[in-house]
Amino acid sequence: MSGEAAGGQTLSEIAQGPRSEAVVETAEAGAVKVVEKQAQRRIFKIIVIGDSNVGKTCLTYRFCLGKFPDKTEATIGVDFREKSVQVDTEHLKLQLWDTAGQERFRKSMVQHYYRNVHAVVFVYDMTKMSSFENMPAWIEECDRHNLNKNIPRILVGNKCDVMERIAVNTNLAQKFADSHNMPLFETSAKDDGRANHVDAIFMTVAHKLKNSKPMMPPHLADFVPGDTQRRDFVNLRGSPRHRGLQSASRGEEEKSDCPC
Ligand SMILES: Nc1nc2c(ncn2[C@@H]2O[C@H](COP(=O)(O)OP(=O)(O)OP(=O)(O)O)[C@@H](O)[C@H]2O)c(=O)[nH]1
Repeated sequence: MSGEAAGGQTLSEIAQGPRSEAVVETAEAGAVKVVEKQAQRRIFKIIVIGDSNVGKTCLTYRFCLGKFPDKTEATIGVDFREKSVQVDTEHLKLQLWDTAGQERFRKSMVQHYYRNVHAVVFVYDMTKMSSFENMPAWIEECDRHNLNKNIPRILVGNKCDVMERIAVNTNLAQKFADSHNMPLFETSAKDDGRANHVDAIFMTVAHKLKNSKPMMPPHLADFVPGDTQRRDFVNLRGSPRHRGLQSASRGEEEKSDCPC
């Protein structure tokens, strides 16, 4: 989905890194000592990939903003959302990269998608067999970009609300998921009754990530936002690298969105 960013940002603004927090501590003598302490919230980059139109934007929007978007357009390059979650006693920051499914809108960004990735969510449309059949090609694309094989990977079948048009059988999807050592979720970004389910998908990822050690070093991370308290959504099209790119209407979709 494109075009509803909360203001375009430059890459340098986004890359400022985490804010410092002032922490007040009581010293032994009763004096108050102010300690400048860097916030140490771990940041995890999760990429969401799959064919165009499968609902990647709607799923990330649902998770980060708690609702189904009123209107969607094909993603150009990448849309970027984030949410802080608590797992046990730790607060983690999940950075969701909602990538473009259409090949022509991926070209310029593809190398950024796969840099410093901590988890991958593969999405297909349960009402469209071809989007499921393209899953091996998306996995191959990850392999081609040398994604660590040990990072959490999750398979999501979306649009299960359209019951009368389900084309991808659960058993088939489960076999595929098992053969790639991934958990399978079937869900709907649209159905309000399944909002908790969408949360559960990303919280499963968060739990898996909590037990992994990486903290994304701000100087290495692409596009780490400086102030995330007031920003759920950052659109990179406002950045210098993306100037000139316009949103696309769904009618302009290419026939093939497979990355192979
Ligand atoms: N019925 C139903 N429609 C959905 C669901 N999720 C998304 N859609 C619709 O599917 C279409 C595509 O959704 P997007 O989220 O923009 O798809 P995308 O995968 O991000 O597409 P690209 O940006 O082109 O890669 C839109 O018309 C959505 O309204 C769902 O769970 N159920």
